Amino acid sequence: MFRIAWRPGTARRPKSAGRSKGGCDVARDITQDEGGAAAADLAPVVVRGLTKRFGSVTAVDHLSFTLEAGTTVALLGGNGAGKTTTIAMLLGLIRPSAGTVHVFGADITSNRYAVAQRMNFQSPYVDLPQRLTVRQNLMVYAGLYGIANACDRIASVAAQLQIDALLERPTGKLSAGQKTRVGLAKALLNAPELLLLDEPTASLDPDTADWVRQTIKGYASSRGATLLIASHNMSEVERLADRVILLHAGRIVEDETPAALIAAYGRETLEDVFLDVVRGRSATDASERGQREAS
Ligand SMILES: Nc1ncnc2c1ncn2[C@@H]1O[C@H](COP(=O)(O)OP(=O)(O)OP(=O)(O)O)[C@@H](O)[C@H]1O
Repeated sequence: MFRIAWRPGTARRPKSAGRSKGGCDVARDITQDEGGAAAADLAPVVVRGLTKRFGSVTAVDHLSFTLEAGTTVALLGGNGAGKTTTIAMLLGLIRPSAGTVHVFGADITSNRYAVAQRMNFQSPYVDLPQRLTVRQNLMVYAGLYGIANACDRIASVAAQLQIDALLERPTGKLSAGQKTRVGLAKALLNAPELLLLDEPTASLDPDTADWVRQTIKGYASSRGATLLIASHNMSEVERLADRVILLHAGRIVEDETPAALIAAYGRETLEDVFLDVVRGRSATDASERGQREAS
């Protein structure tokens, strides 16, 4: 993990946006995305040969995968496997050493601004300005995204993430779990078609984490959004993900549905599969070992 800062890029106001009225903009339905029609039949994310080297460390090593529209994919791996580096390259925050990332058909390295408003992300490693209140932070991001009806939209995501009571508090004074929910509110502000989540339930108590998972799932299905979720929580992944990409030392070692992985490794849970992978056992080794243990 490492700290990253992100700006969506253009604060360009769409032609369809309304005028300012008493500090709040007139409503515009931001789910009616403009500019997406031509790229509608393209997969939201196409990654080919993606590699990132930091000096002698190869953090990400020739990754190739595609995220199909409307799917939720989990990016798993042990500490230092390359998850955050991969997400940062998908967002166009760091330049790949080699390979390409196309998001809605745009090369993210050279043309991020073309698609920045159709995507968003949340990460516990990205701090919002600490002295601004939650509302001020959300207003800043609403401006960066060119959201016309900022006040209404903030009210809507605040209700969705149950952070209404936090809106006037300085962001730096919130608890870790409260910051996680505020970060998620920021991530949903522009109703993104592509949402990248780095440990979305980090620091949350089990009850709140469960509720946040439901919120994420509900958002994905109602918006038809494509999600990539990096997580260490295997039950979360089993619950949310249609597909799992498992990284080990920067490389993809598995790319399958959770059920297929559990079957291939002869295990009962994804957590057991995860342990096999980080301990360097192949599906065959793990399955044979499982059979020996059972007999
Ligand atoms: N800016 C950097 N400079 C040097 N090395 C880096 C940098 N960022 C990441 N790395 C290294 O790249 C590798 C992958 O790191 P990354 O943060 O992507 O892993 P991760 O899978 O997100 O890990 P975790 O689960 O611990 O968050 C690690 O070996 C890390 O030390």
